Parts: sequence; structure tokens; C-alpha cells
Amino acid sequence: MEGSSDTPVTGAERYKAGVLKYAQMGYWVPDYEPRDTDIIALFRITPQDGVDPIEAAAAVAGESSTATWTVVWTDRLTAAEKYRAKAYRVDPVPNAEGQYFAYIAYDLDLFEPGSIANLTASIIGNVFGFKPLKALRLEDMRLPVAYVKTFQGPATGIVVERERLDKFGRPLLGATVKPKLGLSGRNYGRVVYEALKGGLDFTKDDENINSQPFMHWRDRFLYCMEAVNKAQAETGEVKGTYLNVTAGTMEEMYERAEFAKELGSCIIMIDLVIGYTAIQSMANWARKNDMILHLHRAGHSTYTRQKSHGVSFRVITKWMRLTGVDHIHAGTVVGKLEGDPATTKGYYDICREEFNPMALENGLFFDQDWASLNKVMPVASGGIHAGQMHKLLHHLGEDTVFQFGGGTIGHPMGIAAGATANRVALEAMVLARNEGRDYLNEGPEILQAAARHCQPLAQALEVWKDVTFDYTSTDTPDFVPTPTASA
Ligand SMILES: O=C(COP(=O)(O)O)[C@H](O)[C@H](O)COP(=O)(O)O
Ligand SMILES: [Mg+2]
Repeated sequence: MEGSSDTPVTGAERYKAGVLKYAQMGYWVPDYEPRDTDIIALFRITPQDGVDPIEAAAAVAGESSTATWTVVWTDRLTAAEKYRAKAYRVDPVPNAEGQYFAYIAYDLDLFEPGSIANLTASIIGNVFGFKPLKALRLEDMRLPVAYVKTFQGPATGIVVERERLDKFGRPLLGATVKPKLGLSGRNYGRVVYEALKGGLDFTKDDENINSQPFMHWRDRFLYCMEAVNKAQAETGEVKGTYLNVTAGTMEEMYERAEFAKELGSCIIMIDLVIGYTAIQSMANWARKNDMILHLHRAGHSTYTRQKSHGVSFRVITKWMRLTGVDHIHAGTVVGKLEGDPATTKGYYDICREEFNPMALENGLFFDQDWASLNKVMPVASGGIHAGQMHKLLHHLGEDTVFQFGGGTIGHPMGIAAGATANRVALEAMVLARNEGRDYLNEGPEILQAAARHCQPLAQALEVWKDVTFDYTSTDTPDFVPTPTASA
């Protein structure tokens, strides 16, 4: 797409006081070839009626890098041509009238090394409120190796986490303690103990458990670690409970993390709502203290879920791999919360691959090299139960944590029985997979066969047999796989 009024104004005219279109100021460069060191952002733009998509893309490039609404002569005191972000490609979004994909390249020098706060202050700083746009969504980013290498990446990573836990060859199992709020420390610890003793690897605090009047944080930590130690002694397995250290200040979070360490916990937890800088600080702390760091993505759906406006969760996942969390909630596909299968696969690939090739059908618009940063363990959580085990293993693979809150604690015979049902269902499914069976299609029979020798599983299948969450996804990819010649 080109038009004469998009042509950059050059020479003395360019810096004459007044207002030029963003494209004329040099933020639209259709023949630009991004450099290997450029950061590239892909935005979905929905211009206001009558606004030219190219000018809208140039405006986003301008406002997310050096521009303001009018020409400023002080540009001439800088290497302005280098620092200007460059919109270089605008494509209509398939099957979505009025929406366009705009590709924008940013010079590496625009960003402070190792700071998500700085990256986001530019890329999602002012532009989302820009009047000429009806809506704006950051769909994906290509992060150059030169930039990736300025971050520490996951403090522990999947490989070392498995070594510390001494658990291999199967997904890990967890449970969120329920009810979310209100239990006293002693009752809370009892849930943790029963779930771990029953067969789970982990339990976890919910996102909103911090230090409320019904249970102060030190009580929670003390009772939880007593439960972990007892369950470890009785099962001979390493167990963990994600102690949520989320608090109102960094000082308070450090104090809670130190206490978790003092009590011998192998893992702590934070919520996404604490903010990028706090997450990076906690990841540094976790690396220094040999602690696994679990991230609950609390709050993300306020800006990730709608397709036309906000930030895609794939971008948040990329930022989180840089910051250095070891676990991230990434969706279940089959559970109670948003998660289209193809889109969710994109998130899981970002967590676990060394290199992500472009895969438009999974929402991945760029090749992404992770430059040896550790891998993040994706966590599947939210409305899942033992009867879905074949689907979970099929969609989400082996290096993941399956977390059943209600699906453990709601078991008719109690928490330990709920945990046993999940462990037996998982082991039966992994065995079937390892034997080369078509475990996805034969899943229900495999579970029924295992349930003949495991009453807790039989009861779980009976009580939750019809529970599914079949709703239309809001966040779906815009591209379907191109059929191959032989297909
Ligand atoms: O408490 C739960 C799940 O409880 P339950 O297992 O009882 O449904 C978690 O907060 C959600 O999974 C978060 O969602 P997501 O993982 O999508 O961020
Ligand atoms: Mg929760």
C-alpha cells in the first residue's frame, strides 16, 4: 500500500515548524528491511473511519518511539533517522473488515537492556489511547538475540526443576487450595497434607491468598511446610507447595520469600499483578536463593482476551520468559477459562522451545530464537478433572503441571482420594502413551480400565463425567494451516 502523501518530507521542509503526517515524518518506510538486531512489533490496528491504515501504522510507530504530534526541531540534535521506529508493512487482517496488521521495527538502542518496564513503556506506553484508532492490539513481538541476552531468563528452568524434584517422564500434578479464601492456617495445612500425601507433587496458594485476617501469612507458611514435610516423609517423594509471597511492597515480598526459604520450601509464587519490575526482582531473588518461581497470571484477561484491543498473552509469555519466572499459567484448552487449542499451543511453544519457527496458525508471526534462556514450565489450571486426562496430555504434552483445585478437593471421598484419582489417571495415560496406544481416542476406556483397580478414580469419573466447558473462544488465530501439496 503506497500513496504520495505518505512520502517522507525531506531536507529543510522536514523540520519547518508545523504539523506533518506521521508517514511524512518518516515513520512509514515500506522498503525497510529489518536488521537482525531490531525489535519488531506486530500490531492489529483498527483505524477510525476515514483514517488511512498506513498513516495509522506510522502514527503507532511514531508514538511508540520518538514522535509527538508536531514537528520538533530538537530531532535534529539526535540520530533521528535511526531512532524513529519504522512501520514497514501493513496487511489487511483476513476476514476482519477494518482491521490491519502493522509491522513496526525498532532500533535496539531505543531500549534499556534487561528491563521489561522500559520495553513496555515504549511499546504499550501511550499508543493504546491514541484517538485516530478505534482499537489496538499488540499481537506478537520478535525479540532479537542481542536483546534476549540482556535478561537472565528462568531462574531454575524445566530441566533443573525436574532434577531437584527427582520426577521425570510425566507431567507434574498440583492443586489449588479451595475455598480460595477463608480457611484458617491449620485447616489450610490439612488440605495441603492430604493432597500431597494422596499423590500430588504440588499444592498451591490461590492468587488472592496473601495475609488476610482469617490467616496471616506466617501461619500459612508454617502449617503448609509442616504438611509438606510430613507428606514427604510418608511418601518418600519430594513435594512442594507454592507459597504466594505477593504483597503490597517489595520489602514485604522479600521478607516472605526469606521465611519460605528458611522453612525449606523449594518453590514460591507471585502474581502477575505485582508488575514487571517486581517480577524481575523476585526472579533475581529466586536465582540467588535456588528457589523455583511460580507465576500466576492473575489479571491478564483484562487485556489479553479480546481480539481487537490489548496485548496478546503470547507477548506476555515472551516477556515472562525474559524476566525469569520458572512456571507460568498458560491455559488448559479443556477447562473453565479461555483457551483456544491452536492459540494455546503457541503459548506453550514459547515457554518450552529453544527456537520458535513462525507459525501463523498458532499466532506466532515471527521466528524467535531463545538464545539458550532456560525453558518455562507451563501450568494448566482452571476447571480440569481426572476424566480429561487424555485430552490434557494430548494438547499440552509432558513438561507441564496439571493443576486440579476443585478437581481434587471436591472429590466425594475427600482430598486424598481426589489426589489419588488424578495420579492414577495420569500414570495410566502416560503408560498407554508409552505403549504406543492411541490414548486420545481410547482415553475414556483407558481411564475406566484403571478405575477398576482404583475406587477414588472410579468415583471421580462418576461425579465429574459430564462436566465440560464448551464455549466459543474469543482469542483465536486469524490464519488456518496452509494445506500441503499431498494433503
Ligand atoms: O484457582 C484456579 C483454578 O482452580 P480450579 O482448578 O478449582 O478451577 C486458578 O486461579 C486458575 O486456574 C487461573 O486460571 P489460568 O490458569 O487460566 O490463569
Ligand atoms: Mg485461582
